[in-house]
Amino acid sequence: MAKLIVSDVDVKDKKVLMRVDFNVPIKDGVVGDTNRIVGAIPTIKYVSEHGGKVILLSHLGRIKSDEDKKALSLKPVAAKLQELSGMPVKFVPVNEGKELEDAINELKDGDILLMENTRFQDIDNDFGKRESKNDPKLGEYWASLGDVFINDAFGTAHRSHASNVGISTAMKAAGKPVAAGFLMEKEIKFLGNAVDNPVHPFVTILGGAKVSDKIGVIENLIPKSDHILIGGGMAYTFLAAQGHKIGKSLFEADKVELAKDLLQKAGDKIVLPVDHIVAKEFSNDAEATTTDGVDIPDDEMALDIGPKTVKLFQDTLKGAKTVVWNGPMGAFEMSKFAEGTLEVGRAMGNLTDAITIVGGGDSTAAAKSLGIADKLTHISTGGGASLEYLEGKVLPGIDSISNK
Ligand SMILES: Nc1ncnc2c1ncn2[C@@H]1O[C@H](COP(=O)(O)OP(=O)(O)O)[C@@H](O)[C@H]1O
Ligand SMILES: O=C(OP(=O)(O)O)[C@H](O)COP(=O)(O)O
Repeated sequence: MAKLIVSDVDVKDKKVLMRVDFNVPIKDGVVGDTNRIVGAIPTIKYVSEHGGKVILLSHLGRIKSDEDKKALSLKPVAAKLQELSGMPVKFVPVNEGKELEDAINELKDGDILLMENTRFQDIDNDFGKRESKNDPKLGEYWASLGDVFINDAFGTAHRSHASNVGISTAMKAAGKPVAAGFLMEKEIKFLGNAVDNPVHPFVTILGGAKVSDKIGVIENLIPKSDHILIGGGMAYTFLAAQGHKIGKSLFEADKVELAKDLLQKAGDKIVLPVDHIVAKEFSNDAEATTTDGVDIPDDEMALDIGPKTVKLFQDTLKGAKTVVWNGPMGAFEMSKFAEGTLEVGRAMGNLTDAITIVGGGDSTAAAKSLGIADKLTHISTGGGASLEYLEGKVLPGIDSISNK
């Protein structure tokens, strides 16, 4: 069912509450990766330029103590948003009460306000985690501050919290519009089409550390994908399930039966590594060698896919029309073991006439640090959210947006 979009709603002269995901890395007050801030700017600009008063809400990190509050203020994010958008952004250091309400009442059409971290509501009160446990009274309070609610926080869509689902519920009960922002719309379009309506050949590339993180994705995508390429640490449990020697490589003993079951269900759709870059230690200083074949000596661990596997994965990707990638092919943070991730990412970037999508914090970091990010069609702003979407789950943050 198509969701109501911000451009379907009249925002002129309205107080427009907008949930964004500004949960960005901050170190010593300096904002690191800005993908999520940049991603939210089109919706913020649209509402501002169409005469709405923009009232932004976001969480940042997880708040368990007053110390956390000091480290996790959204103030540096307000400054970064102002710098990146070129529009003035007023930061309000609270998210409840007179100071906030006065600041909202003083807004003129087109103004932008960011209130303090919504998860400051998770401590120092009788309810407990008011934000993260979705205290309905908090959602009602925030909803009372606006005329329209726009949810542009895809990265938070797998959470059912007061600042996304709580506000939506209260707004709808009050007969006020709840719509998706453009970032949310884009994420649903790319990930949704890939999962529900992929242009074939559809190739899924899965990697990263653990099988257990990706079981749901494999199960959901086996019937939809033409090929599932599995690399990274998760590959070795599958190879062990096939009876191969995997040495000291990452291995989840309790997932071997499941791996066998998935291999059987997938038939020849699952493509596993045929050679590896191995080392005796998990270290960039360790000597790295390439195995001849699929078996790994007892005293070695595989930390990247080998050159034959790179070629096999590249060949399988040829002609693909939809590619979804989640998880690196090796321990790419160490330069000696980054080649497989780089080459597979490069092959994806070189595909012409294909929709190429990356989800997951580490895969996104890999795509960026390897300089291939701008060759891909879509880099999701959600890690957990994109994974749950690929698993075919209903995400509460999306579900709570009104249908057209
Ligand atoms: N062969 C391997 N052995 C050990 N660790 C690996 C291996 N391949 C990948 N990794 C590690 O997996 C981590 C990423 O896994 P994961 O969090 O599942 O990815 P994502 O965030 O993209 O979903 C990286 O830190 C990487 O170093
Ligand atoms: O960064 C987020 O998740 P992600 O790292 O899985 O993408 C979201 O903002 C959700 O944050 P949370 O996992 O603290 O609820």
